[in-house]
Amino acid sequence: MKPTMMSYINEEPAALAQILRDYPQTLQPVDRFAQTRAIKRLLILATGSSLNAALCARYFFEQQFGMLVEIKEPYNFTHYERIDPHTDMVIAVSQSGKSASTLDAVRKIRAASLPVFALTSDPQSPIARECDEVIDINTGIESVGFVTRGFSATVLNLLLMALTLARAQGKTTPQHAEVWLTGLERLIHALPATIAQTQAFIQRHRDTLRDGTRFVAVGYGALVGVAKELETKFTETVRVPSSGFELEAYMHGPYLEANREHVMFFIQDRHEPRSVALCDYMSPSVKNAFVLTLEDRGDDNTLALNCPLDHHLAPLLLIVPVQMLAFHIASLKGIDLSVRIFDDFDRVLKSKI
Ligand SMILES: O=P(O)(O)OC[C@H]1O[C@](O)(CO)[C@@H](O)[C@@H]1O
Repeated sequence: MKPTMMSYINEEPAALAQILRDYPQTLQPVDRFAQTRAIKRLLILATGSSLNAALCARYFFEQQFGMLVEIKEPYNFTHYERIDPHTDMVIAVSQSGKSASTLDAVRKIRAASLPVFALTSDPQSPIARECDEVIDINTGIESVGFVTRGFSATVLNLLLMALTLARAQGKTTPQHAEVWLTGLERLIHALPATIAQTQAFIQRHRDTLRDGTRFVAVGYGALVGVAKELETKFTETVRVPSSGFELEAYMHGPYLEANREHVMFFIQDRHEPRSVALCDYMSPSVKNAFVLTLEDRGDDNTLALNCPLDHHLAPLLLIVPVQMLAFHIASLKGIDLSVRIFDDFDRVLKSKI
């Protein structure tokens, strides 16, 4: 049988466990690089899901280890922006290794003689071949274009890159690094239960989800990456207007479009008063306001995963309901994701090589 998004979601526990086991080898080039120079400023070039993955990992570099991270859309970077000469390291993230805009941005970086790493599922891809170093995401290529396993694997690799850079530069102790690794192991063990809980949640709310005509996700901090990935994934699969917002940004205009058709998702790792207040305020005005949280309880509209984690690790668990919702709502709406649409898009627009 052909794999589906759900096949890849089910593979996430094994895939992430393998990345965690292998990272001292796979990230050796990062370790070596950081032994030779100080890494204070990083630039991540990525688009679509790969950019959303970078949003999930960015604050781990910044808050935990004091490394500043800029994330840029490659097209604008290539055509309109200047390179910050203080950039110490560039990471081009592309799961396929074939996004044309990311490749052009890599060429601009190389022309400026800055070191650039590729983070990709395909070490033989065009982007990999043009970078100074290649980090294999270490999950293989997904045959379903609406990536799920690859998204989570990218986030985990970026978190482990931060840890590797920090360790190489004495910004963390081996004991402290061990605490993070233990947290990651715990998270990976929680994935099968998260999949089962999400399945039950979707079953419980299937009518509301099936009938939704507008989906809005709201996150904060690293969870903005999860909200943005909901936007990307729902747009690709559910194919009705879907958006992901940063919590405070939602309060500056976007709330004004809310109506009884809207299905909202509040993504929370803990009791975040601002997010709770917004959810309480919006609930009476929309079709449904759901909460996806790591906490252990909530009302019928809450998917409580009961797995407390540090904020920086939370996206890896909270992305699972988002990925499953995208797959199941598409199927509830009768969309056959195995049927390709806009089949000639990449050929005509040359967005992928
Ligand atoms: O990570 P990549 O392979 O550069 O892809 C970026 C984006 O392009 C797409 O493959 C669409 O072309 C998206 O699904 C994906 O998020």
